[in-house]
Amino acid sequence: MYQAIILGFILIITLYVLKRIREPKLNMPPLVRYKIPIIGHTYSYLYNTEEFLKQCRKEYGDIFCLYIWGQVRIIVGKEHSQEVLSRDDVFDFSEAFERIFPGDVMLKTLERFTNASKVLKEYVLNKMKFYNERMQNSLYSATKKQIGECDEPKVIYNIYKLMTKIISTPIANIFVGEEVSQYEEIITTFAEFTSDSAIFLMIPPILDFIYPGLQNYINRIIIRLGLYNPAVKHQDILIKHLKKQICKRLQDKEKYALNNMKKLDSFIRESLRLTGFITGLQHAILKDYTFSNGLQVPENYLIDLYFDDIYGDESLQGPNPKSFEPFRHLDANVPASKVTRNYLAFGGGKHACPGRQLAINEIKFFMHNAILKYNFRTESGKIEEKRTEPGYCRGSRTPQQKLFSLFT
Ligand code: HEM
Repeated sequence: MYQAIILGFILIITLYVLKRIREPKLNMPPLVRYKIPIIGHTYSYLYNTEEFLKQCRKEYGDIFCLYIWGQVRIIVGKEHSQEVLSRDDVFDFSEAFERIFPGDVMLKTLERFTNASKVLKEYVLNKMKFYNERMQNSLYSATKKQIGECDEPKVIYNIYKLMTKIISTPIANIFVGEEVSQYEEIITTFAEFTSDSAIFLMIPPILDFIYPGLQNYINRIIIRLGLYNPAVKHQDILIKHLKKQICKRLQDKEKYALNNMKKLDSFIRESLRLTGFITGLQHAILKDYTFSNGLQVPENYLIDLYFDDIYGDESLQGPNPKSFEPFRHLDANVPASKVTRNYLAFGGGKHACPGRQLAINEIKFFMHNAILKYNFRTESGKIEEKRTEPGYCRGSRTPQQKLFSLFT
């Protein structure tokens, strides 16, 4: 027993020393001081994100390093965020995502789905006008089914579950066709796959304290050994229903002049701007890089964009940058799907989200139906206080912002 403990201890120390040896000798951004070894800034980053980062920004400038989950992470503010988004030869979002989400082992046949954007553009986005009417009808009937007529006031206890079912209906309709999406188990698959898989994003990477990436390694082993793979049951259901139907031709006809819903568009853009994430859009660094201010970041590190720095800046956002102002974007005439340097909901540069038009259209259709048909309010009738939610890289979010973040 003692031998095992001593061996384990030696292993941890060896890994820790090896990790320190591998640390590069570049002109790195300043590392924020910390008191507790190994834990570093993890606690402050998780539980006091907003204040902590504000303080770091003030003391250390636009780019600084934090020690989180056993590794140095680089935080980039408003002055250099665009550099990260525009240099896809250096900074890679998918690579960073793969390091925390074992999608390739979950869906073995998919390997690395490198041409997702091209497939999406060719088969969905270029044919949006064929889908709009279907999307509208499908959302209308799903809303009716899930919320009902509401002749009497009705309390919705689990808005997340309900919304997931509603928004999954038109997505299933578009991706697998009218007929297949009629099956309840298909809708459930579309609704539940994301939340089932999200478990891998929710588990705090505690093992990374021992060695960076160890948590992901163990997660992948769990899937490979068949102990837990959330994709399997959904895959079986899809294959069962899709065999004959997947290549159906789609109707055309446009029903709503989506582009004319300018106020709704501004409201959605404002909601996506203020989802409450303080940092995000993590990118992996593919090779050593020197920022325009001379600071250098090494290959293999992770970089996070400091959203709060961008969204809290008056010169970028206009007056009262942190307050939710639904018509903030009306005069600027920038639609919710438009990527600009002061709005990062869909990323930026070459890899900006190719599904953004589809996503915004779906939100618009849903909001249009819901606002016309229902009178929403909180159970108490009051607007709830902003709550602080500890999480990976989350800050606090208001309830209406949470509703919109369901679509993200
Ligand atoms: C409100 C909903 C959505 C939000 C907020 C969102 C956000 C994002 C963000 C931030 C990125 C990373 C961009 C970057 O690296 O700069 C991204 C990438 C991507 N998104 Fe979305 N997305 C949404 C909906 C969708 C939908 C509905 C689809 C597909 C139908 C989609 C498909 C993709 C793909 C394929 C990429 C990878 C692009 C690449 O690497 O070149 N997204 N999305």
